[in-house]
Amino acid sequence: MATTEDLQTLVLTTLDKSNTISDTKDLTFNDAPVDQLVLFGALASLKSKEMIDFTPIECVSWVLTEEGKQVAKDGSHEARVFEAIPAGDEGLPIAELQAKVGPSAKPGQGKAFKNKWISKKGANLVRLVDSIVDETQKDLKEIESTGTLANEKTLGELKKRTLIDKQKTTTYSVSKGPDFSVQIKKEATDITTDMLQSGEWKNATFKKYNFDAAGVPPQGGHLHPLMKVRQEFREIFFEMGFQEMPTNCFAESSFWNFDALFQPQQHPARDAHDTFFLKDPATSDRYPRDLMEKIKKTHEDGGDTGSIGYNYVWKEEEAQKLILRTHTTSVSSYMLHKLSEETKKIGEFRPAKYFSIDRVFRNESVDATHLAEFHQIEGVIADKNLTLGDLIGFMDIFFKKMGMDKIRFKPTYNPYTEPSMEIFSYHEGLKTWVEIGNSGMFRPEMLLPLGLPPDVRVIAWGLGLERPTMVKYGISNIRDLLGHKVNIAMIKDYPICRLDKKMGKELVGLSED
Ligand SMILES: N[C@@H](Cc1ccccc1)C(=O)O
Repeated sequence: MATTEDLQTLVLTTLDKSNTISDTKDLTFNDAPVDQLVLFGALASLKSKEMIDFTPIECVSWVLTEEGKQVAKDGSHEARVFEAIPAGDEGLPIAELQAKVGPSAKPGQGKAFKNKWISKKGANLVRLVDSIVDETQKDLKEIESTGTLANEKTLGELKKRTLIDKQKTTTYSVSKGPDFSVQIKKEATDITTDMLQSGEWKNATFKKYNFDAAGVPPQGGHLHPLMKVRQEFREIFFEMGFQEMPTNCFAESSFWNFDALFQPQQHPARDAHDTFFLKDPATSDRYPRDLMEKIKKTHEDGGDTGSIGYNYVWKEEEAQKLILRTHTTSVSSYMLHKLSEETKKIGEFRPAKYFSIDRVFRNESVDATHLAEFHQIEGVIADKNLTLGDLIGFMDIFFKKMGMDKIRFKPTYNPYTEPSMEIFSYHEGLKTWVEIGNSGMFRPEMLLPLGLPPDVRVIAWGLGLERPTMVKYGISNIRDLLGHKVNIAMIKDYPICRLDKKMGKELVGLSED
């Protein structure tokens, strides 16, 4: 096949000889017609250098269909039917026609009757004429070589019989341009340092600016899908009057992550199998001493909370251990302590609504739906006299905003909440209830040492960010979304997403845990 360069040379030498090319359909390269699509590229490039000018010629021609080609070769169905019937009065029993001419029997018979070539005699078909001329075959052969027929009506009929089809082609008429030459000159696109130094720029021919060309798309930053979905959730929280908690520090002391949450020091979650411990630095004591004393007492015997505690000896070394936070509830405990300090300072308790969406870490084995790090969405409401009914009612509203309208709760256990409830949503497709989050009312053993007034109740809940994101972007393996195996290009390619009504129904579709 001719390359663009071949065709450019062909066009230029042809123009050199004859000034114009009236229709490029007549151009040949190595005795074969040229591909008009490749030719267009060659012409456009020559035109941009003003070496030539060209205008398109739209042309409609006819081509044979597969069946049409068969007829052009072997004769029409009607001619084959005619040939199958022997001359003479006897003719051919109708029942035998199919066996003799195959699929041509049915269309051929009708046409041969219409042409008055044959007729019926009893159960037989007989010839009415001695010989026939197969016009259909002749017409098709002509169309095959010239692309058309003089008789429009016949063209219509052949098209109806699906023997031919229309084809649109574009060819070109070409003339010389103001800068015509048989040689294609090299055009520089930029002035380079070398050209300036050598003085070559003075004689160089520069490529013309093409003001119509689309520019190179500017490179910009791209938000990761998780960050786009996070923004959607942030907007839900903001419109409900929540304040965002500062969660930018991944390393946390066990104190805020576990102890302040009334999680006993021998709790299995504090094991290296579940938690990443930091080596250097390995400890931190950045927590108030008086608060630590109160928490220690509460763990040991309940302190002033009315609880009997866990009845063990609480050790500060455990609380000091630095870890990668296992949940964002560590930040909630810190924020509630700050809220109580604020309450003392202004002498008045002000209700608070906090949320955070950020990364947490768990030393788990990794599979298609689990990673050792993921994002938690967490909400906390502190107010006087809140009840479990408030938590349930609030959950209903919150999840409805995410498109989940059938919500149910199941009692569960968390060291820091009582009562605690797993949240389930009904999945229309799976016809079952699927777990979507965890929630509860923070225990007095957690809130009282933090210094909150005794009539303040705190309701809180948490859910993952990865699952809604995977649903939204149709990602089935979490490792395609987050971690070192992520294809960076996908971050660029994914569109902006919007949570929508349908989301909730799909959201609960991925298997949990
Ligand atoms: N911290 C819990 C979620 C939760 C938050 C607040 C209250 C109750 C539960 C978790 O990691 O799953």
